[in-house]
Amino acid sequence: MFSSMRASSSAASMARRVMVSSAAQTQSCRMFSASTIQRAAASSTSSSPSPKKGSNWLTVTALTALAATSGYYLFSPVDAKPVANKTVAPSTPILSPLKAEKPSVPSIVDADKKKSLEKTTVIFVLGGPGAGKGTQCANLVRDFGFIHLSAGDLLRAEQERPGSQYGELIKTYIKEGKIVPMEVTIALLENEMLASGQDRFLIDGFPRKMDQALKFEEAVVPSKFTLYFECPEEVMLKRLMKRGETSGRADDNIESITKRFRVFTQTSFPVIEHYGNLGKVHKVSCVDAPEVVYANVKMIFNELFHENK
Ligand SMILES: Nc1ncnc2c1ncn2[C@@H]1O[C@H](COP(=O)(O)OP(=O)(O)O)[C@@H](O)[C@H]1O
Ligand SMILES: O=c1ccn([C@@H]2O[C@H](COP(=O)(O)OP(=O)(O)O)[C@@H](O)[C@H]2O)c(=O)[nH]1
Repeated sequence: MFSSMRASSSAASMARRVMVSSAAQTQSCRMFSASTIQRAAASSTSSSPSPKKGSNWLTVTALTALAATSGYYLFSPVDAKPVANKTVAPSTPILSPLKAEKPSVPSIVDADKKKSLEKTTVIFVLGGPGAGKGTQCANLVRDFGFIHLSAGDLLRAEQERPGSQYGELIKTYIKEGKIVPMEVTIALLENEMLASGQDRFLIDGFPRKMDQALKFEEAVVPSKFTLYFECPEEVMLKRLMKRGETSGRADDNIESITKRFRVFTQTSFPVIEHYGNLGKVHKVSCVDAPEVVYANVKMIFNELFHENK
């Protein structure tokens, strides 16, 4: 069941989110490893026959599955052979690195990666578009020393990165309010976690879909709990329209917002329900002023982390 906290008054002044997460600025590199792709295939083809480990078929299936979800082919078009409106995978498909020009994240094997994230605390910060997730994360960074990783910020940074193979794909998905294929988002998040060398993360705006939640917890690290910011649509709409006056975001307009609300209700809310059923959700109402909301958030964190800030 959700646990909720009651409002208490606080006069703490509230800083608007001005901080761009270190994550979004960091230039790091990662290739999708064959195992990542195989895991992706395994998860996206659950009704298919069980894959044989290490088979080339699996890699090709993974690429095809990813391409089918995204509408894009992620392997080099030079290597691909278009046949009657389909693309046949090359025998050795190559995924484009997310950040080709500056490989600052060492390529390490999955076991080492898992080990290095073993003691990591991950808190998912979820809520509808414009609920105030980023605003409250900035407070938690200041008071509790978390690293704030906004999945949306990371995707927008990747979209802008010159030479990104995923730029156009991300742009289309964001404008349409759709959820970018999880392999891209998980790779970006994992890169930033490893590159930061830190062990406390607020993952804001992710997971937005059940398969993302399961995959992240299996492949990266289980979450400690979910902080859920509850907010009625009409309040979020007002905030987003206001934010749209200055944000420059391609999705802060009424058409995209309407689509994002639908995706949140139909696809993302079930993730919150899932964690709620596991007793892993702290729900906070986001309707009041930012400092009132934060007073409630802070109570939760003080209790859980035994720190009185
Ligand atoms: N409690 C609040 N009351 C009024 N406005 C808020 C509140 N929290 C955030 N905002 C404003 O609403 C907009 C959306 O907040 P933001 O933190 O960007 O939301 P999200 O990260 O959930 O999309 C921003 O312009 C922000 O300044
Ligand atoms: O894990 C994620 C997070 C974000 N997005 C995309 O990025 C957009 C903006 O997300 P963000 O969290 O930045 O903004 P919010 O909608 O919460 O204000 C979403 O609508 C999605 O299109 C995504 O595909 N996967």
